[in-house]
Amino acid sequence: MSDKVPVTVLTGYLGAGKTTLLNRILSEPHGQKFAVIVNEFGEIGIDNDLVVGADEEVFEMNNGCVCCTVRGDLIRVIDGLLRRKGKFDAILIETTGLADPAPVAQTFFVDDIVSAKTRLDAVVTVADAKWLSERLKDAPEAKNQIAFADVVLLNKTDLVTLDELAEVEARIRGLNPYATLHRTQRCAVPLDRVLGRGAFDLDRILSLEPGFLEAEEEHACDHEHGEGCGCDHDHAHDEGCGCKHGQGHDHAHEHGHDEGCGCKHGHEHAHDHDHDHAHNHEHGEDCGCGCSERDEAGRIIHRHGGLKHIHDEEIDSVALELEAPLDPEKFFPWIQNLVAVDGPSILRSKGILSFKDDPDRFVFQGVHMILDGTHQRPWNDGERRTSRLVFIGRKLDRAKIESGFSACVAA
Ligand SMILES: Nc1nc2c(ncn2[C@@H]2O[C@H](COP(=O)(O)OP(=O)(O)OP(=O)(O)O)[C@@H](O)[C@H]2O)c(=O)[nH]1
Repeated sequence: MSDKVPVTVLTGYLGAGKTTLLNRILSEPHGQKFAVIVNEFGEIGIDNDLVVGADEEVFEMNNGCVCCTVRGDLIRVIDGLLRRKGKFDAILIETTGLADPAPVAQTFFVDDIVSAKTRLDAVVTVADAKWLSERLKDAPEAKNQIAFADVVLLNKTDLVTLDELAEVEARIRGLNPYATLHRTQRCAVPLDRVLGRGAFDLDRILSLEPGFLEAEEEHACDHEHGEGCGCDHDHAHDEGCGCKHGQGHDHAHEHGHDEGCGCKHGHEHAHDHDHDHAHNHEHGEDCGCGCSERDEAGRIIHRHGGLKHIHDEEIDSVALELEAPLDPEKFFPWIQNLVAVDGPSILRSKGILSFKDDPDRFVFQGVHMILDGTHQRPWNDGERRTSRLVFIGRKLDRAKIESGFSACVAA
């Protein structure tokens, strides 16, 4: 056991403070070397650029949700890391705010190579004291993240009253009485409360998810893809999968499967051997995986490989990039107005911005209508100076956001 590499999964809903915690872990003088895997929702990676740490290697996985479409990628990244064992002491995985931690955790038990060399130390869930109660009403992922936690950081205590804090803590306790809970601001917590916990409790998880240890069956790839997938792996494709979405095969595909499935539903249509879906559904339709059971809100309950799993299929993202420098006098009033008006549907916004005549990269962050921003560091010589902005939410008006952002270009 002891020579297995410990893995800590950092989860929590959009904007709760996962990157803040990751940066805190990386910045403290712990004497350890971490390999960091960051998975985010949205077409362009922002989080990767927000992770501090000179020495750490950060592996970015932006092609889908780590709990679903990119789990095969996760296995591949970890496998690659393990081959270079000795260069790091532990692995940290930051999941997207929309990930269900169960399939991520399951990877450390059911994948042979990964389970032989790593051990899941703890699932650490960051909870946003201000917004969690709301999200528990409408976001199935938020609930699972709490239920699955070994450690909960009830973060952003500065944004709520003591009564509100007590209420949200009671909700967390209602969902998970077992996790250790710490109230935090900016995720300030002694590191030994989140690392080296040996806290992941398989028995408890099996009582929550009886199918947790069930590996998925060999798939027969019975979708209608005519051509071969081109990989030389001996999975049970009687005809090759031909899909562009290699993330679901649980094999080290070398072929050019580098884009996610393109849909932003994150639903569970690609669990390893379970990718017998057509992947060509329109947004809003079900994923064609054959799962038809629905919860009380009408969402599809996916059951693959023993795990039950629900995703909020209405969540979408808009990613924008502009080459021309921005005018701060235009950008800030625009964004403030946008989140004031559309804040309830914009769950999360973040970006790295290039302002005219400003030598620094500006990092912009929003959670609903709460905005934050800092000068991060000077733009490096030769670095591409563009402004990237991502919005994640429900029923986003892409055209309106796009034209508003374009109008922020400096004269
Ligand atoms: N007021 C307040 N803001 C916080 C606290 N912790 C984090 N934030 C801010 O909340 C915003 C989101 O923090 P992140 O750490 O990026 O959240 P995240 O969970 O990584 O976000 P996603 O990866 O997009 O889901 C940032 O603007 C942070 O500075 C806190 O304790 N109090």
